[in-house]
Amino acid sequence: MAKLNFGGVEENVVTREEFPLEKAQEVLKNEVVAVIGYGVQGPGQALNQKDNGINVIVGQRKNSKSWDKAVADGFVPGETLFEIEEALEKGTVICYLLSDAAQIEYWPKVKQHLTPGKALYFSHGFGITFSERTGIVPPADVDVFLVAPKGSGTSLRRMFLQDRGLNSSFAVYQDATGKARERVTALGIAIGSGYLFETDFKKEVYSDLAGERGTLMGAVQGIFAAQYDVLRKNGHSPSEAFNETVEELTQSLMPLVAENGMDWMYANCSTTAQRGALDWWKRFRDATSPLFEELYDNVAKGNEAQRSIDSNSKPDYREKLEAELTELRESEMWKAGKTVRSLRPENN
Ligand SMILES: NC(=O)c1ccc[n+]([C@@H]2O[C@H](COP(=O)([O-])OP(=O)(O)OC[C@H]3O[C@@H](n4cnc5c(N)ncnc54)[C@H](O)[C@@H]3O)[C@@H](O)[C@H]2O)c1
Ligand SMILES: CC(C)(O)[C@@H](O)C(=O)O
Ligand SMILES: [Mg+2]
Ligand SMILES: [Mg+2]
Repeated sequence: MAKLNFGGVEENVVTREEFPLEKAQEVLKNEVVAVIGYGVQGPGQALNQKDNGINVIVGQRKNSKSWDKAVADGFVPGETLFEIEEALEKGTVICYLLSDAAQIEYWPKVKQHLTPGKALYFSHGFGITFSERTGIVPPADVDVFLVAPKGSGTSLRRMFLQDRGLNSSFAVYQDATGKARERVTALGIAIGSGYLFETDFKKEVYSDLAGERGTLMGAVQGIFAAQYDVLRKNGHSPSEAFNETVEELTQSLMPLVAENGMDWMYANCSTTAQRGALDWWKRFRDATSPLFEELYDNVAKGNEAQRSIDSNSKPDYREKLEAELTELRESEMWKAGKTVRSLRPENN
């Protein structure tokens, strides 16, 4: 494992150079990897493993959209696609990729099939860290670990097809066979991770829940909405407000940040913009810090996990979710965005 320096702090990282795909294939050659659930991560991880020559099967409820999607993606009923229980029975590695709430409901069935020596794989530290709320407590004679891609399953698949790799966190919670580390590393490489960063279950879930509620998803929509509204109230047109709030960020400036960092993006803007951004960023930091503190505290107390369990376990959670997503989609800002996107030359 390589020790790399991150801004002055040394951390353990598994690189593809030290753990190439051939090694992953060798480690997994006698395993049946059962991907349980075919939602967002399921397809990305199952297809990448299949293309990487791993013996992978999918477990999914029959008569569901996800079953049909698995068939359309090339999984064959009775050969590589099974009802959940059958896949649990056949798998030696159980990749538990149902939604975090559904994992609670299916846990008794999963547990029943966790015979000694099998491995239980998660892509989130949720079920184990909040075990008092989820009831997920694995038997002592199975390996338990996680590989958590730091991005959407859609990106995991897309980047794999572009010969790129999404970074993932990995952690071992329980090493019953003495081979947990080797198994989890092989799986991390097989699902198409770029680099594997070591963490533990609790740190993974705390940072992940904070990040997605914060800058990655919640906060970003919040500041977009706030700026857009102020521009609109001051007489700017929807297209002007959208371009100056979202389109320029995603199309022009964030790709520069991704390539070379914030200072480089700043350096490629006018001195006028630089002056203003350098003056204002700390005020935005100071204004939002208390909210981030509150968010982290809520995560650490288990409140965010409980809220997610409560709302996503309801039978009508999909309809409720769809109604909230529709509200976003139908907002003036995102309707303006739809028109702006249609004007991108590559979309014509
Ligand atoms: N979505 C992502 O890109 C992403 C990224 C990193 C980690 N994760 C983690 O990966 C795991 C899977 O997440 P996901 O977003 O792919 O899940 P998802 O919400 O897409 O659901 C996955 C599957 O669960 C099935 N499911 C939902 N409710 C069910 C129920 N009551 N009974 C049976 N099946 C049910 C769905 O049909 C679907 O096939 C979670 O632990 C999540 O936190 C997800
Ligand atoms: C893709 C995300 C936000 O990183 C993941 O954490 C999720 O829960 O979907
Ligand atoms: Mg998450
Ligand atoms: Mg995440």
